[in-house]
Amino acid sequence: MAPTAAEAKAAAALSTDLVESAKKKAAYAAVADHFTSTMRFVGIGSGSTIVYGVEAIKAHLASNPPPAGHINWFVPTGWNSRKVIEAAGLTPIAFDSLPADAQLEVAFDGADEVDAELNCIKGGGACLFQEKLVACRSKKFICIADYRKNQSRLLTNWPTIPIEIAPIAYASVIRELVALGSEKPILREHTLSKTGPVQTDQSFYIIDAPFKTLLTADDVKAGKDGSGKDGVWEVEALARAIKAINGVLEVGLFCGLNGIQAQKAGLLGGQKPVAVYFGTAEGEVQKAECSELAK
Ligand SMILES: O=C[C@H](O)[C@H](O)[C@H](O)COP(=O)(O)O
Repeated sequence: MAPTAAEAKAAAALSTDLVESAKKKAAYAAVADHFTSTMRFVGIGSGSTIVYGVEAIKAHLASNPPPAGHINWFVPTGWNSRKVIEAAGLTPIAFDSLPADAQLEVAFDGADEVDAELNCIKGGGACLFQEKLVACRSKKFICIADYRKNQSRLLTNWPTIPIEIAPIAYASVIRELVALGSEKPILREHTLSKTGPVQTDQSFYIIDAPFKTLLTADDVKAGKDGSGKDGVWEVEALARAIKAINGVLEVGLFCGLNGIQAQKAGLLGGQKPVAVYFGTAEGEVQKAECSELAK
C-alpha cells in the first residue's frame, strides 16, 4: 500500500534528520582530528556541510582558546563561506591578502561525491575555483561528507561534473564537452525567482556535464581503457581534457597525486583530500584516508 501524504512527509523529515546528523558528526570528528587552536591559517570551504565544520571549530576554540595574542585566520572560498566564518565570530582573511609565503595548515570542505581513491566532485553549489586554490595552498585538505556522497566511482549518484567557464565561451565549451563524450552538458540556470545563468564568485558561468561513470587509476592499472574511447574516462584524464578546453577556468574534479607528492615532501598540499570523514546513516563516522600517503 502506498504511504499516505503524512507518512511520506514523516519519512522525508527522518531522512533529512539522518543526513544533517551525519554531516554534523563527520564535521566534529574531522575538526577534532585536524584542527588546533595554535593554527594560523585555516581554509574553509563552501556548502551546507562545512557549516558544521565551522560550528565545530568555534566550539573547539571556546574550550581551547588560542595563546594570548595569537590570531586564527580563516580563509574563505567565496562569499557564502566568508559569511559563515563571520557569523561564527571567526576572523576571515581573503585568499589574496595572505602573506606571499603563507601556507594554510589545513583546509576543510565538503564534496558532492567521493570515490574509492578519494577523488571528489565539487561545485554543486557553484563554488569550485576558489575551493581548489585554497585546497592546493593547504598542507592538508580534509573533506567532510554524509553517507550519500560515499561511492566507489564518481558519477554514480551525483549526475554531472560542474565546470566553471568564461561566459563568452559557453557555447563553444559545450560543443567541446560533447566531443569528449558528454551527452548533454547544460548551462546552469536559476530555478527560482531570478532567470538567467547562475554566476559564480568570479562572475563566471557553470556548465554541468554528464559523463559515463568515471574509472579510477586502479581500474586503468587493471587494464580498463579510461582514455575517453566510447566516452569512458578515468578521473584524472578527464580532468586534464576538460581543463584544456579554451574558456574553462576550473573543473569540479578534485583529483591527482601532484599535491600529495608535494605534501609528502612537506610542501604544498593537493586537490585530493588526504582524508574524508563520512557520517554514516547509523550515526557513526567512517574515515577514509588517502592510500598514496601511506606508500
Ligand atoms: O559548490 C559547492 C561546494 O563544492 C560544496 O562543497 C559541495 O557542493 C558540497 O556541498 P554540501 O556540503 O552542501 O553537500
